[in-house]
Amino acid sequence: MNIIVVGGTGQLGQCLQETTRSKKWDYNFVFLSSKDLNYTDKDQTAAIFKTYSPVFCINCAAYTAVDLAEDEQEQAFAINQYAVKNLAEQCRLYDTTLIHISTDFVFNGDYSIPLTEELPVNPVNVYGLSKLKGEQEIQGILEKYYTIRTSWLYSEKANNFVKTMLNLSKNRDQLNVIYDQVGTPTYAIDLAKVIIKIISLEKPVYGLYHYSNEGVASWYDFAKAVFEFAEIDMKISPVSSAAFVTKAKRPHFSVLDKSKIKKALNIEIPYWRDSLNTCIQNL
Ligand SMILES: NC(=O)C1=CN([C@@H]2O[C@H](COP(=O)(O)OP(=O)(O)OC[C@H]3O[C@@H](n4cnc5c(N)ncnc54)[C@H](OP(=O)(O)O)[C@@H]3O)[C@@H](O)[C@H]2O)C=CC1
Ligand SMILES: Cc1cn([C@H]2C[C@H](O)[C@@H](COP(=O)(O)OP(=O)(O)O[C@H]3O[C@@H](C)C(=O)[C@@H](O)[C@H]3O)O2)c(=O)[nH]c1=O
Repeated sequence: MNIIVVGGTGQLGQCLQETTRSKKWDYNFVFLSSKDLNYTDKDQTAAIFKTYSPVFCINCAAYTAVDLAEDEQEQAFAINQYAVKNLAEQCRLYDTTLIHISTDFVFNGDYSIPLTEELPVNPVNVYGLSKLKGEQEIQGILEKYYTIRTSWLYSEKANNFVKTMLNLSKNRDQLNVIYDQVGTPTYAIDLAKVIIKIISLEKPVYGLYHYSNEGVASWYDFAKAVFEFAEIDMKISPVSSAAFVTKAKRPHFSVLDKSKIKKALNIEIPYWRDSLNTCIQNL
């Protein structure tokens, strides 16, 4: 029984590799880099499904460069929408369950209560819109799918906000960080464990879910905690989104409500500061 992991060498893909390594599985995990499978290519995608006839396809691949996406719209949609459609079509053909990852950036940030799966979406940037289109392709093609919206992923692997902060601190003695964008950081290892929980379920609970760590933070709070746990003396100044201009607009509020996934999987979710501390101690 094969499980293919598309984007298997990205941040979440590497965290899944680490999480699955410690145990013997009835499944054979196949971690595919973008060189093994460029899933924008229909023929390549079909060939991979023909080779493995997977029981699960875990899609950790995406176009994730939020600012660059504003200039590279075609590429963002090719990867986050049309390639996802390719995957979903192959999943339907092979009766494969698709586990797909989406983002808090499908919301516009205008709500001020934790966001449930039922709330209307309205992305404010190209990345968010392309990810939303990907979600909708899946919903239109498949019944056996899990789409997990998550937020502010970080880990010991690849590039992320935690690593950016630590790298910047090597050459700077002061950083400006936005305080008026509020969400929840998510340790990618915690998300990988949730994906493992899903593939281990005896009875499937398909559908759309929200998952992040527990609690609420601004990027400023997140940065402060990074330096606190890393024991680095760094001056961080809180700035508004208006003062820290980026190419892509980002939602002011994207705290996800996790009630549905907690109930469906019967899980407790770690508090974001506890997981961040674990990650920093591992770096
Ligand atoms: N990072 C974050 O903060 C958040 C991420 N998400 C979502 O979580 C998921 C995982 O993100 P994360 O691990 O951080 O992302 P990364 O950017 O670390 O990894 C993305 C992976 O996708 C691969 N990829 C890109 N294009 C293709 C392609 N055409 N064919 C095959 N593989 C491709 C990349 O391969 P290569 O490097 O070789 O190009 C890379 O390995 C994504 O769906 C993302 O949208 C959701 C919320 C927050
Ligand atoms: C580097 C830096 C960023 N920021 C701000 C900009 C931005 O609003 C916020 C985060 O910046 P980044 O570019 O690191 O992260 P960003 O790419 O916006 O992160 C997003 O990635 C995509 C893939 C998602 O799906 C989202 O959930 C979210 O994690 O921090 C500062 O305020 N100061 C800084 O020095």
